[in-house]
Amino acid sequence: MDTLLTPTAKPHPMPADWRDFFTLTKPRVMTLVIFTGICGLLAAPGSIHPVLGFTAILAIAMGAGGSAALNHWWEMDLDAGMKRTANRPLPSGRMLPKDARDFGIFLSVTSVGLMGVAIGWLAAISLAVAIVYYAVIYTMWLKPRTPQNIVIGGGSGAFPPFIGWVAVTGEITLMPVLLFAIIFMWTPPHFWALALFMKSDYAKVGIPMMPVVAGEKSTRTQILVYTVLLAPVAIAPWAIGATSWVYGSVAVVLSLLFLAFAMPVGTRTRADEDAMQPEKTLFKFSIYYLFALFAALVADRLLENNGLIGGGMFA
Ligand code: HEM
Ligand SMILES: CC(C)=CCC/C(C)=C/CC/C(C)=C/COP(=O)(O)OP(=O)(O)O
Repeated sequence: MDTLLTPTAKPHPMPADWRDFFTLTKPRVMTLVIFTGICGLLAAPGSIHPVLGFTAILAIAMGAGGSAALNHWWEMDLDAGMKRTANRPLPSGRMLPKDARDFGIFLSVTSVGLMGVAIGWLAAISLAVAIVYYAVIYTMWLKPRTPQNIVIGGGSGAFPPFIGWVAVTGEITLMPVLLFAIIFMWTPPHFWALALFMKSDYAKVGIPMMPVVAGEKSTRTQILVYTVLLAPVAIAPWAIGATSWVYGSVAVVLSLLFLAFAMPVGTRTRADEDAMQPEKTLFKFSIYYLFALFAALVADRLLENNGLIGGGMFA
């Protein structure tokens, strides 16, 4: 806080408090990031001491929060130009940019150190890659340059269940890669649904999001394509015998529902921004979908562990 009083700093009428630092970590988005991380950890074969399990999740949360803070720092000027983001701690002037940057670096570095020392260096390296992927590759490099930003950049958010799994097993096998692939394929329909009804915001600040650059029709078609591609990936853990029919049937039902919600979005050519109910519904559903799918994975594991259902590959 004292930095606000240095002679070079501009006066700030509303100094940052802990709530602003918390906001930097994008807590609402991070609930799902942390949830999928916990699910990766709980669904993995073998066990981890609860204290170590908690530490691994704490490290994932710190890393995700730290990279989100760096995203706030880097995008301060962009955020100032969009209605959705203009009141964030930096564009609103409640926080000094360097405080956000230092907070982001501190959380990121500490998270990797904690993961390495407490859990293992494979999980720590994976976490470091996820942080660099979000803060540098996606935020600084891809996002301002290409409409494929979130297709490639989606890899950053796909890491948490992978890291959770690797924290338990200490090795990279097919299942954590599949969990990564599920979120990777899920990200385009998740984000482009929102980008359609936020198109004018992105256009205003010159971010080349798909609906701005390729147009609505192409974005809608691509939402459908990724939703169709997501289905076999989501069902794959059951198809390869790594889970039982419990996860399998939930995955099939959720995939059909996702398709049902994507269909009205994918098949219309364009709509005014104030008539985007199907897009808003799809965006909301995408979030419930991922919560439910990963919850089913854990439920499946717990049922198998307790001998209530016949085993998958790792039972
Ligand atoms: C490059 C990939 C992604 C992009 C560009 C993206 C973009 C967004 C944006 C712009 C919002 C609106 C947030 C706001 O207004 O503050 C949002 C909401 C959300 N995203 Fe994503 N997202 C991505 C990946 C993910 C991932 C990987 C997850 C979790 C696994 C996730 C979970 C959520 C959740 C839970 C919300 C709702 C937050 C709320 O309730 O306000 N997103 N996303
Ligand atoms: C463990 C670890 C490091 C996880 C990565 C965290 C993560 C969920 C990355 C996904 C990217 C994300 C939340 C993008 C939001 O888009 P944006 O940043 O473009 O959104 P904005 O316009 O709201 O700033």
